[in-house]
Amino acid sequence: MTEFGVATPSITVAGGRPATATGKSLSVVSVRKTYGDVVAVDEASMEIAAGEFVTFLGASGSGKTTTLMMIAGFCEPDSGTITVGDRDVTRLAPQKRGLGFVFQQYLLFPHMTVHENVAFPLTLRGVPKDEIRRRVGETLEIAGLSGFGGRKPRELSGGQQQRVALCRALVYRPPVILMDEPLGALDKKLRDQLQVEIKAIQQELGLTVIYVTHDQEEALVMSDRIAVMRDGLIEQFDTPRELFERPKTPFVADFLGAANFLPGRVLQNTGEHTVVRLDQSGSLLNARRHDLASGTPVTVAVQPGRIRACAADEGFCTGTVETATYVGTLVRAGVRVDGGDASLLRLEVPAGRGPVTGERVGITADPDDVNLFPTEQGG
Ligand SMILES: Nc1ncnc2c1ncn2[C@@H]1O[C@H](COP(=O)(O)OP(=O)(O)OP(=O)(O)O)[C@@H](O)[C@H]1O
Repeated sequence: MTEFGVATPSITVAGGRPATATGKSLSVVSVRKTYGDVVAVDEASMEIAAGEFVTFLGASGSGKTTTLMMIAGFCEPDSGTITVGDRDVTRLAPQKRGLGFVFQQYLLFPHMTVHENVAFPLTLRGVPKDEIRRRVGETLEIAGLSGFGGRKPRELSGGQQQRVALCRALVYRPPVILMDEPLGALDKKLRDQLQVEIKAIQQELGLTVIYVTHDQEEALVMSDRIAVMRDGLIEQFDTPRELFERPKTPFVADFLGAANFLPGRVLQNTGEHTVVRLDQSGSLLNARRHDLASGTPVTVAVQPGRIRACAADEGFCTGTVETATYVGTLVRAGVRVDGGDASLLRLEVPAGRGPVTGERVGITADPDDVNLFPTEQGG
């Protein structure tokens, strides 16, 4: 385990950002867990670099917590292996793995002070008193809690209590910190603030963090990479940008960006674009170049923030603005497309330039923002 103040090697995490790592790498290989007939996690595999912030994102019941609990050691996989650094921990008891945890419930000892709570893991490990005082002081300072050491948990706000829980996980510099919905009990403003703080601490210390959430925005803001989980499977494991701009399945496009979907068929590939004829309007749409043959039935996917209203005779289809809702900096509009089954397209446009209800508009998108999925994928 790396100790405070010890120089550590420089590494490059996914995304190319150099960091000084105190965290270790983690490898999950073909891990499976069933409960009777329910396959909670199905052959999950991932390689996580030292110093990387990885989030498990998915709807309720998709297998996020079960995967985290198998890494923690609280739940034994039916098969597969889990390695921390170069140590196989698959069958080790949780306390022998030495990992750090932060849960939604802060689980602080109410009768102990903040200092005693944070010191607890070091006390358990028999660290000398002076060393404990020094490390607890340093850790509280990192989390902006200097001066709070003498308080009891009940004398702190929810956000401060969660920071104490984070300090307790940080204080013995575990090779990996596991966080299960740690901000779930806090209001939005505090959650936003703590997201930034946790990310800053993680980067500064080069921690390896595995974070569970069902909040897409939280995952996009905090993560180097996100594993999108669905029915026990990892649907895609990628950077936030790749997931948002290059989703590999309609599920990921919808889960991360609430994408608009339109059915169509590939007409041809030009140098830069794949041209699609839309089923509904019969009009043509340019998508970025995909490796799909002419005639392939496809689902066209575009995020609401990546399509624009234009003059009614321009764009790849026309329609009537059915709703236009002002939401601060944005207007969310619903446009009922002409013809066929008259799909409703959702647009997000900067407030002040938004279309108004009843207006006839064309719809356009930059080809690079248009993703195509062969229809057999379930789109
Ligand atoms: N101890 C258990 N016994 C039986 N089934 C379980 C058990 N734990 C989890 N499951 C099932 O395994 C599946 C995955 O559950 P898991 O808790 O990992 O999902 P999750 O994505 O973390 O959901 P949530 O966001 O609601 O916590 C679900 O169908 C769940 O009902």
